[in-house]
Amino acid sequence: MDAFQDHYPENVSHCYGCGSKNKHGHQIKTHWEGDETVTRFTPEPYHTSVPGFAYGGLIASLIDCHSTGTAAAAMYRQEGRDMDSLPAFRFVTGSLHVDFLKPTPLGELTLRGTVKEIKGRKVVVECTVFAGDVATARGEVVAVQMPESFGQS
Ligand SMILES: CCCCCCCCCC(=O)SCCNC(=O)CCNC(=O)[C@H](O)C(C)(C)COP(=O)(O)OP(=O)(O)OC[C@H]1O[C@@H](n2cnc3c(N)ncnc32)[C@H](O)[C@@H]1OP(=O)(O)O
Repeated sequence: MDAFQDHYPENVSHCYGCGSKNKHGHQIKTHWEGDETVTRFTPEPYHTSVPGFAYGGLIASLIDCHSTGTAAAAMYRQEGRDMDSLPAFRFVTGSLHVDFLKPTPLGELTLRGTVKEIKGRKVVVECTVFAGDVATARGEVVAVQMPESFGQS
């Protein structure tokens, strides 16, 4: 299935969380299921915190990139445009809040995102991490359209 991240151009495909060109990264793949966005990801044994459970920083980075991808997809969807069309919507993280609700076991995880708000250059995304039917973490991300000046001081 076509993922949001498959539409990122090469020059922004090096992100540790979602870049398809980053061989050391998570390379997450996110798609729509109705009005929700979904990412499935199975942590590796080296993503351990307490034996048998996933490291919180991993969970946070999955929520982060799931949500920035969701923000971009939501803006294209709002405008009725294909993700390859121009002008491009590229989002970075303004803020990332994560609540760890329960220990997250090492095993397949499903992230489900919903768009809470679209306002100007900002998209607020809520994302829940599930291990099976159990919600183990919940995040809220404020994603902001990347300014042209990004990376310049
Ligand atoms: C395909 C391309 C993407 C591929 C990469 C994916 C990225 C993966 C996720 C990441 O890890 S990104 C890396 C971590 N993030 C950064 O390095 C971002 C560093 N910060 C910035 O560059 C700027 O601070 C930022 C672009 C986030 C905001 O600066 P702006 O000058 O563009 O924001 P502006 O002041 O115009 O505010 C626009 C809206 O965003 C809101 N906003 C900005 N920063 C915020 C913040 N930190 N927290 C909450 N809201 C924030 C702000 O309140 C406002 O909302 P309202 O319109 O409702 O007033």
